[in-house]
Amino acid sequence: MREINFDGLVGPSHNYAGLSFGNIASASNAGAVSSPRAAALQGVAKMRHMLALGLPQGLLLPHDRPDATWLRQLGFAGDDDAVLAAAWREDPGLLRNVMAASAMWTANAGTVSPAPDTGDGRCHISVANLSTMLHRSLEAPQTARQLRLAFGDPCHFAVHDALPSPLGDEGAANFMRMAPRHAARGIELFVYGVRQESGFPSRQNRTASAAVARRHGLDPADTLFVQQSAAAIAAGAFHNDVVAVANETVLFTHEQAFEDPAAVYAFIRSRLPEAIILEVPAAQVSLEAAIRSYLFNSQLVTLPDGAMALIVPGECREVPAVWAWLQTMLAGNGPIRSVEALDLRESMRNGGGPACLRLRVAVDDAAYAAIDPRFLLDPARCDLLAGLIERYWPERIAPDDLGDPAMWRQCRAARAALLDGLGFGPGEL
Ligand SMILES: NCCC[C@H](NC(=O)CCC(=O)O)C(=O)O
Repeated sequence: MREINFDGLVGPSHNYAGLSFGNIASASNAGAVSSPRAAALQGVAKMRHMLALGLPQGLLLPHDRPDATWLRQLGFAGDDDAVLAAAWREDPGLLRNVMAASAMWTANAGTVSPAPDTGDGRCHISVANLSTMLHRSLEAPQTARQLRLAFGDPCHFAVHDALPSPLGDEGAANFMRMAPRHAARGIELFVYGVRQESGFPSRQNRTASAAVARRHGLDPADTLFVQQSAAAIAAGAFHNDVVAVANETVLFTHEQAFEDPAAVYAFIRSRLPEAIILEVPAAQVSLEAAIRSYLFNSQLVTLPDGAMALIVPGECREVPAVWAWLQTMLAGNGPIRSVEALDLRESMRNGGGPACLRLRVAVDDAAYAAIDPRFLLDPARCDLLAGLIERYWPERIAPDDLGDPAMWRQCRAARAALLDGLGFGPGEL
């Protein structure tokens, strides 16, 4: 078994529109000028880095932006440019929503239960409806098409449609799997939020989490539904993966991630006695520092030699308490033997760190061979990607550019060139 990280490529329309209430980075960078080309190249550099660490790497593709088709449901008529121009004139916020490149954060594409855990022994993927935020709610149909193309072999994969929209589901960002190793049967933790009277929205609905577990045929004895702490949501942890991450036997979490941590740890230890729970005390790293640095929105991976590495955003260097804690952790004799800091500043300024940018899919060799290879990367394909980005991605997008027909055309042309360059025929995605 190997765990593949499917990173979402930053799309040509990447911009800072301040669309995610409750996501502090999104709000604080609203209206800034974005650098789509640099952002996408930062993402390719991350994928190259993971390949260089000996880890398999996959890719999910930017969605069709601007999404004029979605606007037509709102009564806008005419050809794409007419629809978009009318929306920009009548309600520019709508255009900002249909220009969002938020599909890059593929931790929200869906929830993946690897084959050892599921009732029928196949890898089950439930597409997330992302219904809480309008701009994200656009994503499910195109995400479903991509996942059904990539994981189309019904002998190894089952891809489930998104749940009905009132049941908010944000996918793998609110999910953690622990097991002796990827290939062994594991336990699956689904983290949900309870609506807060005041303050930020809780984006994961418990009923949705339970529905995903039911559809995947998980054993209830190996499944736990965990309430995210109100304090974490209030501090701006709009997904669990901002305050916790798990890999095989290790849970790396902030002390205040869960409403009832003792119950979570007791469940984990009862089902996985060899579990190692690395809890970071608030006294050493406050929730605010954790969210400013995205310490826990890291990739916690098992390298080919069996040691674990923590892939953190460069921002962790800029928060002294966080960087100090990481040095202390490395000096100890824990399971995490190395920390790698990557520059993902463009994505981070919209609240997406290393973990947001990837969907984890653990597969055995037969299932791996069944994946559509166009969604898998090697260094040569990274070179191809980088060449297309440098040639077609906009250098910068300022707020007013979102209403510019030339920008709409450039975004469409860039995505068309990408799909063609990667071997996708017209209409496949
Ligand atoms: N897993 C990380 C997701 C970050 C994402 N940010 C955004 O959509 C910001 C988009 C903007 O504000 O332009 C979100 O909040 O869902």
